[in-house]
Amino acid sequence: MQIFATEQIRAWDEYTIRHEPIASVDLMERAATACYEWLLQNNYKGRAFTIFCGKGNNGGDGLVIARLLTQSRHTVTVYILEFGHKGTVDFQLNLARLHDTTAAIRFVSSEEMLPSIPAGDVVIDALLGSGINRPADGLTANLIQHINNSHNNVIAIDIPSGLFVDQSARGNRVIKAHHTLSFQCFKPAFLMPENADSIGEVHLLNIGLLPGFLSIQDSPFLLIDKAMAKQLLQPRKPFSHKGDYGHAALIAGSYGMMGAAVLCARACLRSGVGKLTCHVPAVGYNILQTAVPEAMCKTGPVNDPGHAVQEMDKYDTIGIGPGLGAHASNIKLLYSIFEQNRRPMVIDADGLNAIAQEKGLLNKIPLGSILTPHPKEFERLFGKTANDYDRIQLALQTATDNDLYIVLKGRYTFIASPDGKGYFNSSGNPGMASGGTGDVLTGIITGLLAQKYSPLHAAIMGVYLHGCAGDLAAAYASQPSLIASDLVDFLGQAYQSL
Ligand SMILES: NC(=O)C1=CN([C@@H]2O[C@H](COP(=O)(O)OP(=O)(O)OC[C@H]3O[C@@H](n4cnc5c(N)ncnc54)[C@H](O)[C@@H]3O)[C@@H](O)[C@H]2O)[C@H](O)CC1
Ligand SMILES: [K+]
Repeated sequence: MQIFATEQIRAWDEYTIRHEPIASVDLMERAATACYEWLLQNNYKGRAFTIFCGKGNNGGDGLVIARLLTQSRHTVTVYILEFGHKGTVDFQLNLARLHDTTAAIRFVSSEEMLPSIPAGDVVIDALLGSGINRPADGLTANLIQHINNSHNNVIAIDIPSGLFVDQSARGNRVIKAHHTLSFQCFKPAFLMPENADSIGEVHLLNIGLLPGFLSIQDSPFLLIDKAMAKQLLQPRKPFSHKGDYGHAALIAGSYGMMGAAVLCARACLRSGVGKLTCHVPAVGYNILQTAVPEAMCKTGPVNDPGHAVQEMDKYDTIGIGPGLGAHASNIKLLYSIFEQNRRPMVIDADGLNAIAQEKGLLNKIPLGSILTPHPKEFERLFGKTANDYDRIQLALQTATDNDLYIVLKGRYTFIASPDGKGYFNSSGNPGMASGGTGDVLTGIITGLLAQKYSPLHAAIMGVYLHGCAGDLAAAYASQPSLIASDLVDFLGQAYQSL
């Protein structure tokens, strides 16, 4: 599914108005009715509402919600923020319609008029929507602060007021919503960690924008969902043997961190790889052979803490990093591997930290390889950015310049592809924020690469299956109790769900 910027959202709106056809005020009615129905279906029936409206179409949505609530016998007070103009056509039309109901309508035109909000009221924020074109300031900013200070339950319509759809609003005054009811598709703002405190829980409501628009629109960002993963799935062939599913190598583990190697290896096997050889230090031999009997194991001499890495060109792909530990020898290790094997590989954790220390390694990485940093590792590798949007742009630029795929891990893991496209993963949950889950991801992606998924498809499929396994595990037990091993255990069901 595409993720649209402001202009594209507006264009989709207009496309629907023209081709359905539907009057824009009727589309507003449909959008607001979807919000109204959401409120009724989510335990807000019978509550009292304070609704704040701007004079754009976001405010228009607020007025329609106010009318529908009033007509169904809810107590509604509407505050309209005065901008010194009459408002959009659809706003004015709906203001006239609201005057025919019993809703209380007040105007806020100065600081003194900021209302006290009754404690039990549900606040609807319809001040500014996707039409915002500058930071909220003056009275608007003060009203936003006033609402944030109220401790009421706040529900934002389309987007919390003050937030930009597709650029950073860091440092700006923004509504802190508990729920955001948005229309049809994800907006980039909802996917950025810096907006977590503003957006609350996002609910996408279908307002019937015509799907025909999607086929004529290209978008720099796509959402990875079940439909996309399903399309990429490579079925097993009836007469196949293990040789058809690739031979992967994992270079992982160190004293005290053999668990990372075990998790990574188990995940790699569950991803469907034909054969797996784990290169671990001698100290990890018994651990690996006992915990993962399906994998072969190579070590250096006893008492050598390093990894034996000869003949690495015989593998279809290599995953390196989980549990490697921060050793100075990692730099030499990476040079050696990059020299021996020029096929796309997966680099994670201390593999990435070694590259951050020795920048000369960056242009030695085999083209098409996949780097899986979390935000801190990304920062060590490529530097700090002012906000999440800049970080995404930096990831895309770096991916393009170096012909690499960057999998920036987070709630909505972002894949930067060297062709300039970006992919946000939709699966997963906060239960996965615990030790070892990254090792599992490295194992899955390495396994998929070995099975001849292209690097882009391995990354997309890998992050989706990983998140999906997390969702299934959390549904089975709970988010807090989720541990990395659960992801491996639920990987089979994640495949099954496609
Ligand atoms: N398909 C849909 O997504 C639908 C969306 N709808 C709603 O319409 C708004 C967008 O409406 P628009 O009139 O374009 O913009 P806003 O309501 O966000 O109003 C902005 C308004 O105010 C001015 N302005 C911009 N920035 C500021 C600022 N910082 N301070 C003060 N004023 C500002 C600007 O000039 C505009 O005039 C969308 O979010 C949905 O809620 C429809 O209901 C139909 C379907
Ligand atoms: K809003």
